[in-house]
Amino acid sequence: MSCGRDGDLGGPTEKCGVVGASLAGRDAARPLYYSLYALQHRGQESAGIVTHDGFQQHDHVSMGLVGDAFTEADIDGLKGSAGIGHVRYPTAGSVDKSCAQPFTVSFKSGSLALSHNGNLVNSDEIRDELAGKGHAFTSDGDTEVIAHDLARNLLEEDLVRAVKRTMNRIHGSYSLAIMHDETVLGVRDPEGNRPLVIGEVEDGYVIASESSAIDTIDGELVRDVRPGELVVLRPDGEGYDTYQLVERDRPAHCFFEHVYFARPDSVIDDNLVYEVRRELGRKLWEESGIESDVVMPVPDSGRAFASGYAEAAQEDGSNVEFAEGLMKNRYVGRTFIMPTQDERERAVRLKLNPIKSTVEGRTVTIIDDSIVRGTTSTQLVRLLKDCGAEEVHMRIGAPPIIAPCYMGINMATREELIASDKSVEEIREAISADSLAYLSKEAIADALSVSQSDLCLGCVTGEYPYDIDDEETDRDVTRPVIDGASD
Ligand SMILES: O=P(O)(O)OC[C@H]1O[C@H](OP(=O)(O)OP(=O)(O)O)[C@H](O)[C@@H]1O
Ligand SMILES: NC(=O)CC[C@H](N)C(=O)O
Ligand SMILES: [Mg+2]
Repeated sequence: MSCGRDGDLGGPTEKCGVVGASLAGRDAARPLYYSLYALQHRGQESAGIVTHDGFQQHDHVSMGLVGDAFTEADIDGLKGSAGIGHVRYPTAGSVDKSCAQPFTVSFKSGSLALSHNGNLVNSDEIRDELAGKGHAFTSDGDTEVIAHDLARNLLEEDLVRAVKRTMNRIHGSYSLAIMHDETVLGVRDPEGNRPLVIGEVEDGYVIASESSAIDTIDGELVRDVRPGELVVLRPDGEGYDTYQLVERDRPAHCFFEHVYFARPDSVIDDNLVYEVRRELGRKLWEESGIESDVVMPVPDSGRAFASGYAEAAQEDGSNVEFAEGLMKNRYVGRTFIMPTQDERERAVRLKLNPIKSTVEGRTVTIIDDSIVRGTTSTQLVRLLKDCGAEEVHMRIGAPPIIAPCYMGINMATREELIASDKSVEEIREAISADSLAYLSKEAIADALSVSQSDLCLGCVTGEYPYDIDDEETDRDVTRPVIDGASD
């Protein structure tokens, strides 16, 4: 099901970003465009906006980065005060325009546009069932399946009941921005696996994957959309209505949003990501701090961890210096596509360069958020030693990643994950570090002030909150009944 991407740089790559807006008396396209810009880190494959002017839909969906996907004329052509948008990193379906979003469907009861962040684990079953009823699909992804299912339900039900029916059929992670005619909706999956927030702007309301997208358009964060909740933005920006459509005993928030994916300036489920990362850095010092001359982050996402780690070390009386000793080439993105391991290694070299004077003749601790394939850490340890570091210690702000993600994060396959079959000591040896330590699951739950059972820790435990063929599930999961859908 997962399309994977042969040869990405190696790190856990991004997930999609969704936005929606319902405004009074001005076109929604420009604020949507700026909010997509703010969510660019979540997906770089394609970008799109669909608006509605009260009479008809307008859309522009293109491959590439937000800044390249739209011209001024494209934005001006997107008329209407309601709209939704999307930036994609593929996790299911082809890596081409056929899967670029928002998806649009025209049907008897009106028009529908849909943006999705997440990954369904039962889309094939629903696709087959709908295809048997005559639905013609134009893509091989999971998102179009949601759009068709909802369009079908809208033929028989009102909007809220139709959404509920679809939520009872689809299984997996999904944060959705939907537009039915000119009504914009936000939906978060019952486990709250992917983030979604509501924001208020001067003349209306917005929904977005992350609050930083709301900040960018001078809006105020109202709150997170609750797991299993539907939010309906009233046309013309006059507030919103909410419906708790599906209840679960406990959520399964993705901890990796906080560790790596989300922007540090975003607030997710009431936690400012920057503060969570700093706290994780402090806990890393408490759990496995080591004396060294200098501590430095692996940019970008290691930064907040390293500042927390160094602060906790200094409070404990350590003389460790905090330095930004690794410079990152800002023009090399997170998803630098490289077909071979050799090229991936060169890509890391292209991306990161040490400042020799900060490491020469010194003992160095480098802090990163995660090790996936081990490409970055292997390269960095070698580079730092080549620059004259006496010792290189590595500290990681997450537990070892031992299993794939099925919920919308395009990590590597199990075989590629360096921790899938190696102990921490074996990994230390493989990356040639003088010492290596990871953070515990307990520390992650503590920093987020939740219990471990409220998190999706599938990639670090191999036990998933969803029923995935050939994988263990860590809870009772009732799979949706596909035939004869019911409320
Ligand atoms: O073990 P690996 O397979 O090398 O993957 C791990 C690295 O990938 C990620 O960084 P990435 O370069 O994707 O993004 P960042 O610059 O935002 O940290 C992550 O932060 C690690 O640095
Ligand atoms: N990264 C995502 O959230 C991907 C959404 C959807 N599964 C797709 O591949 O288009
Ligand atoms: Mg990194």
